[in-house]
Amino acid sequence: MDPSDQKHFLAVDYVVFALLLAASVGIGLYYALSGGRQRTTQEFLMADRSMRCLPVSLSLIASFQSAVAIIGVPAEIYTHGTQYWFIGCAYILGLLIPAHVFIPLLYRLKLSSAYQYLELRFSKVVRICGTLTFIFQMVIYMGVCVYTPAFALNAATGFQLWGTVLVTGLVCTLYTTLGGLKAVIWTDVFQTLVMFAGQIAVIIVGVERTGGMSEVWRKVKEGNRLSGLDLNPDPTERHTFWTLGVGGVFLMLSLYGVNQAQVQRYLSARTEKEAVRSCYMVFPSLQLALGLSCIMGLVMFARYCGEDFSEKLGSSSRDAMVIYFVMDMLQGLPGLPGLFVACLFSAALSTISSAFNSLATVTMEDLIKPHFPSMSEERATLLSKALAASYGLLCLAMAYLTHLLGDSVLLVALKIFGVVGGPILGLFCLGMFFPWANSIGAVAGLGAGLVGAFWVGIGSIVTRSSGAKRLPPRCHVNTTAVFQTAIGNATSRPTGLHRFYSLSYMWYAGFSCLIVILVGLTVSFLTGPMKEGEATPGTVYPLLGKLLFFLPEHMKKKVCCVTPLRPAIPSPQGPGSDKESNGAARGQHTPSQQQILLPDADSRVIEHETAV
Ligand SMILES: O=C(O)CCCC[C@@H]1SC[C@@H]2NC(=O)N[C@@H]21
Ligand code: NA
Repeated sequence: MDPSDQKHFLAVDYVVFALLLAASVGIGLYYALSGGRQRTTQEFLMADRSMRCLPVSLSLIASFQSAVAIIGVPAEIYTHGTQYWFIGCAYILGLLIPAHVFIPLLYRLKLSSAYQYLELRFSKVVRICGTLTFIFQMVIYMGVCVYTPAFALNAATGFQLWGTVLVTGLVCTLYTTLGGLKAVIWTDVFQTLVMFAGQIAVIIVGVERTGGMSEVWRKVKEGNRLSGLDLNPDPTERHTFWTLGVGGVFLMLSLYGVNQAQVQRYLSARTEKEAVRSCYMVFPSLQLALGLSCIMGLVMFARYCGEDFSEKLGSSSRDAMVIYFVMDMLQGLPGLPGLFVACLFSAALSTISSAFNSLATVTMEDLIKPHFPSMSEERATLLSKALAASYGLLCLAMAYLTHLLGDSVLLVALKIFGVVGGPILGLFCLGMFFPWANSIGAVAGLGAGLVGAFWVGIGSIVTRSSGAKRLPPRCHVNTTAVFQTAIGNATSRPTGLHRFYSLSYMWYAGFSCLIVILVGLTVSFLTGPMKEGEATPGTVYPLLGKLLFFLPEHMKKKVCCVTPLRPAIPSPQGPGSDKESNGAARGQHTPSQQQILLPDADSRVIEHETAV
């Protein structure tokens, strides 16, 4: 972009941005020097399972609301209209199912890593496969999250790119390594508030500078950016109510149901009720976050009337235009550009820190501890910190890889969740809802799901058939332009493999999840399915039993396996409760060799040794 057009920061803007980084490091330091001073993995990785629902819910939002959404969603609305807003419909089931299916089941197993479930339900091999797939997903996603704010700022303001990436990565590594999950959750709370503040400030100033609400509304209507309910059932249509509202549910479940970063937050809650409540509390905040970024896109459209930015901002104009718009709006309001940059980096830091911490947790719990059961607490904690730091450095490398991907960052992030998160969701669903599934079926299913997802994902990139229909840019749209666009799309209907490659990326999660379940069940039946109730009790969700709730008990017993979920864990007696007595109440032995006491069908108690 030519320097004359570049917007510049005042000293006060840098001060606001520096304050954000300092506050985050301060919170990290506070938790490094208070409480148990992060001396045990229970504290460092699980926040002593002492968290209340408010911080957990804000941290749940922060984990998967990064600069990608802050920049990507307004650009999406600006270019394609408000169809994307229908993803909000996916938040209903996308949070109800985790609250009533995944959380109760996983919380009562008292795990540290979500993938311990896979060993309890299937085998160690399945657990390792799940863990490695998760690590792969989060490392790439982290790279996108570190790169996005730095790149967008560089394109719009000349802010030096790699210096920012380095500072972001190092600050984040520092407070995550110092303060553990407690610091990550509380910095997430602070950063989520900054994120909302920054977006609200831009919207208020933007509306005011574009001539007020009515003017914005008029221009948006004339530019036909308000998309109606598009009920087109064609799965290759990029954004319709079905791809967003239904396909989006699978995307949400892969994140809020089985992703370690979110599961770890549920498990860090004081009680199961707090965990469920935190999941419910995510809904309004997530809708607010979605609404703010969509409205920002509409205000941006009203301001520039869909002008094409490519000549101004170069090739990847979509992602940089939001920063350009923000700098254009906030020019001359000292401190506000700094607030928005702080908002951008808050969104990035809160996601990256959650990713570091969850990666360190699963690496520790799933890949290291099982091989070194006698490792001392302090060594394990030290190793966890070293892991958090090394993942920090790895993500800087991944940031560079993102540089090469070239697609809109929102698309890249959503594709990662679909292509990699979808199969993991399928693996958990196979284990939870299908008692007959066995380990061989699980591994085969996961493999098939990943192959299928990568095939369609890479195929769509190679053949560039993401089917993105750009709306005509002008404010006052003349009908011929719309007509020509319609004609253009009708004639270029893809066929055969090309039709497969043009499957909407919003269906990737659902599509790959289905493959895992179908292949997993088929292979399980071919290799000797597991019997009813043979699986470790408490690891199968009595789906049929819940769906046939209207049948009397004796009928249900005949129809389906009724291994009940484990009884809810009694909530601790008051804040000062002594863990030992509590543990004894639950029949637990020493915390290191935690027994998972699972009631089985005839109420015999099976002691299930796990080195937690
Ligand atoms: O913001 C990101 O880092 C990723 C893009 C959004 C991810 C999904 S979309 C549905 C859900 N709502 C969110 O705010 N994040 C997740
Ligand atoms: Na975030």
